[in-house]
Amino acid sequence: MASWFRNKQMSPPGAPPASEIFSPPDPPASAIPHTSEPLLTVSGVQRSFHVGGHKLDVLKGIEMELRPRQLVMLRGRSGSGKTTLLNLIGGLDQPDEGEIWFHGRPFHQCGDDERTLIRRKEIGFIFQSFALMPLLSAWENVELALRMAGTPRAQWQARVTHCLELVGLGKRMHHRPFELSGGEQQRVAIAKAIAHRPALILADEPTAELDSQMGAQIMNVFQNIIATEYVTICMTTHDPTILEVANHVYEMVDGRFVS
Ligand SMILES: Nc1ncnc2c1ncn2[C@@H]1O[C@H](COP(=O)(O)OP(=O)(O)OP(=O)(O)O)[C@@H](O)[C@H]1O
Repeated sequence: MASWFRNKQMSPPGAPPASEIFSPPDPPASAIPHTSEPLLTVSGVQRSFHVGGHKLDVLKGIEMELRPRQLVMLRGRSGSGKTTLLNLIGGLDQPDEGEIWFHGRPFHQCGDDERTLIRRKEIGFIFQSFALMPLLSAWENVELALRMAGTPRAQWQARVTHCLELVGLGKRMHHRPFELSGGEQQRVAIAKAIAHRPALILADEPTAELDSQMGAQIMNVFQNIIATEYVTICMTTHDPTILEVANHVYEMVDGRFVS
């Protein structure tokens, strides 16, 4: 995983002080109305790594936009820079150059604490390998996400049940991961990612471990949660068969978008 970031000293006009930048949204992020304003804007982003005394330029001037309730896919060959970009969008890493604005706030300027806060409150992550706690049931895995996000305990029961029903696991809530198929485990991971009502879901190759039928089912679940939970989903993929359900596909070649 990419390293943590340096705190830059850029101050765009009208930017609020850092202490105000990432206070929890009110109303909740999922209640943000469907507008044409971008949820996230990436502008002139560059990222390099130093490996064995050499500088490896991975992202070479990325421009992109995520709008509310969109399903956006990043496509490209292995090593083209998709995961590096996803890490920047999710605040796990910081660009060397360029800006990333999330909800109109300068993500690229925030310190560790602010970015941790925004990730906990407003972003959900889904990984290729599901990343579930093996000894916990589906229900307990989703509950853990709410606990970590600081959601009041009184809301857990209803929200966990709702999220698991939404992904089609109403009858398997008390199964543990090893008692579920790969597609079902990925549904638990989706329920976990949406539980705290994030505005943005980032998914790195969410269908890579699944056969094509299960992959298609996961894309149906994504479309369903965009419609009902008002989230934006940005995902990476190698799979050409699922591209048609995207609102927009960014094709990455050698650290640049070609479409
Ligand atoms: N922290 C790091 N340090 C050094 N090199 C890195 C680091 N992170 C990524 N890279 C390099 O950057 C390049 C792009 O990697 P990245 O994981 O973003 O590609 P990708 O398009 O997601 O590939 P894949 O589809 O295989 O996951 C690769 O050459 C990788 O080795």
